[in-house]
Amino acid sequence: MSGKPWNSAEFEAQLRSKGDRYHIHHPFNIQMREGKLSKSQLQGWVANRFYYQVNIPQKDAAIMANCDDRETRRRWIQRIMDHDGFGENAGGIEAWSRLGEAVGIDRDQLWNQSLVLPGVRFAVDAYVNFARHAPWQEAVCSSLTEMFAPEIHKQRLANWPKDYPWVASDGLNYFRSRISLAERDVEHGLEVTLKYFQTRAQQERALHILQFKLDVLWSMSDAIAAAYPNDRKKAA
Ligand SMILES: O=C(O)c1cc(C(=O)O)c2c(n1)C(=O)C(=O)c1cc(C(=O)O)[nH]c1-2
Repeated sequence: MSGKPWNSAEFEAQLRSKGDRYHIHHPFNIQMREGKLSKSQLQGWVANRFYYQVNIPQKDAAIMANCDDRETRRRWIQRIMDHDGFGENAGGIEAWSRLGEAVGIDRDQLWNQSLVLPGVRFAVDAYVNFARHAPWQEAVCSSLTEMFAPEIHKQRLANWPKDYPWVASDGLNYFRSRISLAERDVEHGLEVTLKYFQTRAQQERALHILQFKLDVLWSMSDAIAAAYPNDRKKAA
């Protein structure tokens, strides 16, 4: 496949247009947004997403390990600290585990990953493996689903207090913290991607990589939706 390369603005627009395949449009997320999930469904989602959270810093460490550019590593390392925490900052994984407590999951059960579904494990592992084996710039490109994440975090912050009032408000701190961090991450991820993928064929490869990552997230939602059917009692 060939053709004229897209200029930077066109290429970025092509990447952003992939947002219509984001898991924000997955039926499970639509139910979540509409306040239709039962407590056990919400718990199932939180427990399974935890596996994604704990793997993100390993994914980022894999990118660092493959990256021969010191300037990139100096910025990328911040992502690992965001999730693992440093000093007084407990970090994103801990914040997610507080969300687990807020939805009523036993801490041991969350941390021992006994609730993680095979399909979720398979999808997340595929993402980490991609980062281990692909050129680091391709792995950076695969993180760009974060372009679409602030919107999904904002949805949860807007809707959960009214739809799921039984979830303690400090459980939502993870979502609060991620909005600005995701925006910062995307700025860097786009910088790398727009520079690295130059020819039209390379740019189209970038779109395929982004689609792979969208599929990772979609598959996680598929697995969770199948394992946790709606068991919410209908209002009389
Ligand atoms: O809640 C979400 O829907 C969602 C999605 C994504 C994403 O789009 O990959 C991330 C996150 N959250 C997130 O919290 C996060 O830290 C994160 C890191 C990355 C990444 O690929 O490096 N994606 C995401």
